[in-house]
Amino acid sequence: MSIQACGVTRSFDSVPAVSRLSISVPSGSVTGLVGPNGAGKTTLLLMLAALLRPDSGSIRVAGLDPVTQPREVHRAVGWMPDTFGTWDSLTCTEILMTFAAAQGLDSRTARDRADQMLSLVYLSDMAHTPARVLSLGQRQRLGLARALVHSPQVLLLDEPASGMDPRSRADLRTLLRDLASQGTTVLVSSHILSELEEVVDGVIFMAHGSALAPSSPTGSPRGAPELPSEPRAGTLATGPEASSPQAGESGTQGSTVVPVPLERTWRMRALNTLALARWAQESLPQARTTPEGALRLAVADDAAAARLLRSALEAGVEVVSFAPAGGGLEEAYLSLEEERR
Ligand SMILES: Nc1ncnc2c1ncn2[C@@H]1O[C@H](COP(=O)(O)OP(=O)(O)OP(=O)(O)O)[C@@H](O)[C@H]1O
Repeated sequence: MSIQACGVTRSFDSVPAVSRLSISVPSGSVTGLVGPNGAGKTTLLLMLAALLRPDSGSIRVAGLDPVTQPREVHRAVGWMPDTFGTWDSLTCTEILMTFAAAQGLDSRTARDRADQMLSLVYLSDMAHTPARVLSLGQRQRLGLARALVHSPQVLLLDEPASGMDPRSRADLRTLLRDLASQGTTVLVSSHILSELEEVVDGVIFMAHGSALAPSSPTGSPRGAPELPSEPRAGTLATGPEASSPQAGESGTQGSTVVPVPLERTWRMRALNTLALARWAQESLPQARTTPEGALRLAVADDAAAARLLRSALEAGVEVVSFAPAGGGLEEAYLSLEEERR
């Protein structure tokens, strides 16, 4: 596990921001951190990044203790805050080189990394522009470049897409998947659930300073069938040592919450809705039919989708579309909120 927190608590004066939180996040994955305003997400990320001390509990990030090894944690972690404060008179290159030098990179390597990172976030043409000129979205992209300049093992992102345009958001999603496939552990807090859904392997829900988990895989519509599938590479699961509490329960020192695997929801439409319904009844007795006569299915991975499509076609169903539906994460979040009221 790349990130582990056990019974972590942090209060501000008498207000608890994070309360006896226990989570475990595996290496080489993208995990979403989701919860309402004030749930404690930023406070948790700051503690993981060794920028805020917990009052109690223990944390390990890439095997390091942020309390006793803050310097080492800063080198292992890339941190992107929701608003990136920079030195406005410095140019983008100078800012990145300054951070790279602070991470121990020599000046030549720092210059190379600065150039690479600016290219990665499409800011090369602003390399020599002072930061004060940057727009909000460009500033966010520079913040991402800053977080990555020292090739961290763990990347912590707090609302990274806010302020970014659609193209930059799509680039960010691709980048996060690439980093995870190269072994980087990514923990990303976001309120933009539709976009988060497209990039994460699993999700940790937070409320009132604790981690919690819904009782079913995230994105799985209620009553949807458990479809046969091969385990997807990188798919997260609840380990035997780590129990996921049911909806409404808080994570406590005794129960470590792991990311809930994200099951993509797919929507199938056919020329003949009756034929589609008949096939679903025979092959997928619990499938949910939408009011328009389409089917909404929990599909674990592309291979499962291909199997379903083949099965439908072989049964003579004239499928006109079969694609990820989205909205499952938001549905899970809202139902979790509903249950907690
Ligand atoms: N420096 C601080 N001083 C006092 N209270 C704080 C401080 N930082 C956070 N808090 C409080 O701690 C709680 C958790 O805040 P936090 O910013 O971690 O939540 P969040 O989940 O990140 O919220 P959001 O989604 O709105 O960003 C809130 O009640 C907040 O008011």
